Amino acid sequence: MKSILRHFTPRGWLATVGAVVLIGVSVWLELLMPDYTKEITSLLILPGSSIGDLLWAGGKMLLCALASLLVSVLVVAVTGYLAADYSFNVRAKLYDAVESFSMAEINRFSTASLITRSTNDITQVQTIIVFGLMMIVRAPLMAGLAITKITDKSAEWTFSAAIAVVIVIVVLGVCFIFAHPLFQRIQTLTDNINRITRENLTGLRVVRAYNAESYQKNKFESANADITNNNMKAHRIMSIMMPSMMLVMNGLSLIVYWIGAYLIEGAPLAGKAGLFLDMTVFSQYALMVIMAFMMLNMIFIMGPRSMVAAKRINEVIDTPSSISDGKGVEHTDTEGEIEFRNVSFRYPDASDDVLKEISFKAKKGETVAIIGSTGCGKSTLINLIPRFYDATGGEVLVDGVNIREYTLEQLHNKIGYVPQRAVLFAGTINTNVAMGDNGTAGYTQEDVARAVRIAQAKDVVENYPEGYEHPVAQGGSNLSGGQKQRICIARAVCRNPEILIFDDSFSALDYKTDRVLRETLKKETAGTTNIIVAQRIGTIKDADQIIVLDEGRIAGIGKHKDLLDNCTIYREIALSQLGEEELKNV
Ligand SMILES: Nc1ncnc2c1ncn2[C@@H]1O[C@H](COP(=O)(O)OP(=O)(O)OP(=O)(O)O)[C@@H](O)[C@H]1O
Repeated sequence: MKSILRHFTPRGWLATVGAVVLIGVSVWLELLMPDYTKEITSLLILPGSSIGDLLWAGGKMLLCALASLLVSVLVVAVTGYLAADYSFNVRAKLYDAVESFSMAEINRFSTASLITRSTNDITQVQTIIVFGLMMIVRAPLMAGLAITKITDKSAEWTFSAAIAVVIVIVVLGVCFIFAHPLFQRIQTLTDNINRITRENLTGLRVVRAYNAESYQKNKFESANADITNNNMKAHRIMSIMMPSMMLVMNGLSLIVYWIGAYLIEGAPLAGKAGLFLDMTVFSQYALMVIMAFMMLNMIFIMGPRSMVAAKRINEVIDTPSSISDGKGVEHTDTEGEIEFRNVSFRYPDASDDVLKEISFKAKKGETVAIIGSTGCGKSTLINLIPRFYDATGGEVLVDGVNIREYTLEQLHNKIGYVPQRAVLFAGTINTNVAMGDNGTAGYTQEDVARAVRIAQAKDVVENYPEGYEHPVAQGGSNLSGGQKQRICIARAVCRNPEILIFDDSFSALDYKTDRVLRETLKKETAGTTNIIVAQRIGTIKDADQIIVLDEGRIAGIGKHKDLLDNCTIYREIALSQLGEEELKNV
């Protein structure tokens, strides 16, 4: 419960107080009804009452019923407001938490689970707020007040009502014990089905091209069957509840009347009418007590699932990012300088370091290229510069200062990063290039045009009638691979950063564009330090320093010609791409 209440805003608390008061009024009004029934019945069976008395009593009962209806409507409105306020608040907190996460936390939770937690789980908790509050306040209040109304009646009646309550509690307890673990599993199974659906949709082309539909379908069907079986088992258990409650309710009525019959039969004539009235009122109040427990039944059905959902939401909100802001750096003596000092890195839960004792320095305006076989750690190395992950050993310095000392905003303002897989957002060319901010006054149309020109994307933009306002679909799906890559490069250049990082970002470009782009970059962003991960020797051969990575270690560092002479791995890579003759000429 605490896991839900902690996200209530002051407005939410006010609504809660309002709802509790209204629920109290509604219960009080409902509990008046049996008294009115008693009054009307006594007017009917006792001699000397007029039709006016009957109408007056009936009118009061009708008014009470109408007031109860009005209050019930208000209760629903207030709890609805409360639930909406809770969702708004929690959704914002979840969004902020996920935004602050480093890649380690994103990988730990998985994207599919984060989406389920931000949508489905919130809806679960929202439901329990609306119904739960009503039930939690109403049920004990109604049960408590109704019990006070019946305890002064016959001991036999009270005893039979008490037994009925015990039966109800036992049935509810047994159902809860068996159903709770099943409800707990539902959320994990929902994550699973979301993950498979998501994977299938994003990889649709591969699935079709490889005739893997049945393989994917089997995976989906197995996940679907899992969640369905789990739900069916849970609901089978819960299905026992309602009939059991009805049986107890009807059985109790029967017993109350049966005991009543005996009591009335043995009572003196003058007391028979009073006993009959007591019996009608008692049976109504006793049923209210059972009804109150039936309401609790609802909480037993929805509660466990919502509690699991609330826990999963809090898990995300309470997870601190493993990457935290530094205290900030006022001034640096240099600009655009990157240094790795004996850096090593191990992914969370991995058994071995991916990077080992990496040391190099890139000075302002230099181009440092990183090459090596697949999986040797190139992307991991450059991911340490913007602090997507923190080095687990050694230190990374930018402009002579350990990157952990900068605030993340300061650090990112110095960097323009182009990822390995082009990432574009729904919007226009303009919104994709002039994205975010770099700590200056913002980007002008000239900045965007210059970046697009340097990234060799001018012809792409000019081909569209809307130019820079050309719409970009989600994920850039209406652009070719090379076009997307160039827009991503333009986005990094537009920041006018001290350091540009290219993670194999030229691979989708043809050789000519690759060459022209690098030349233009060199000319137009002369003071910018470039870190380039690449597979092609042609892309990196002019770099000031080339770092050859092998299984996470530096196998060679130097210029193209030196490495050809001194580094076997580099020579092998170069030979595999260019051949002996070509190599002599480069
Ligand atoms: N999130 C992760 N968790 C655990 N291990 C990872 C993670 N990402 C990458 N690795 C492992 O780290 C190693 C280096 O990966 P990295 O992506 O840096 O290689 P790379 O040299 O850039 O490869 P490529 O040229 O194919 O892009 C690989 O063995 C990979 O399996």
